Amino acid sequence: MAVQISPSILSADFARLAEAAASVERADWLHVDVMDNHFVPNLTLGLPVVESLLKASPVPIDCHLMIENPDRWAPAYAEAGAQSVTFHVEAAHAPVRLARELRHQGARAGMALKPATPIDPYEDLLGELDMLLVMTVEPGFGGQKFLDLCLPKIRRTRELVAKHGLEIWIQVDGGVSASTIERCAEAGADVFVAGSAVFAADDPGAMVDELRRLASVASENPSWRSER
Ligand SMILES: O=C(CO)[C@@H](O)[C@H](O)COP(=O)(O)O
Repeated sequence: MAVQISPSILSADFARLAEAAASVERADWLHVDVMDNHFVPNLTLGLPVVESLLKASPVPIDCHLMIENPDRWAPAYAEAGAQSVTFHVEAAHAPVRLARELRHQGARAGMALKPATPIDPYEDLLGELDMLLVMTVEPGFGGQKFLDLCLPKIRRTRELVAKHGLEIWIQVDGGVSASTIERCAEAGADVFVAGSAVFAADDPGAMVDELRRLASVASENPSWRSER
């Protein structure tokens, strides 16, 4: 599992998004949080800003859609060129059809789970996905405390992915920092979203490097078990 870092622009200065993207050019992705003030109690940005970021960002865009009715809205992000588009299973009406549509448009298809949503009921969907996002805070705001209670779900997700012999990435998002990333990596996560830890750092690029180093070392001591 190669470790990947995806800084969340939710914690960046929204008047300087292009500069924020440039400051993390050694990251693997730029994580863009789209919130509609319905699925979550916060409003951020939408397709026009993502289209501009796609031109400005030195790294591919990882769109996390915290919106109602992603079946209706998510494909447009893929069509615009977002390289990864993640919808919430709690909001999707037809997740299989939606994942197929995202892939058809050329994007990686991601599915997100809120902290209280289990993974097991969705085992049959795994083959339709490129990434599972395990939220480690309630979606809506940056700067929240990491929820350790989500670690067993990361482990379980990794076990299910291994059981089916799939190549799905497991992303974690929320409260990920230099003091929590190792726990996530040991549990089986391989894509790490970090907002405040990166953009509140004096040197965001150096923090990306440090998070990658910590996660890479920790991922060599997995706490999940293969069922195969
Ligand atoms: O999706 C979300 C919040 O809903 C995240 O992307 C956060 O924005 C991450 O911020 P930190 O917890 O790392 O500050």
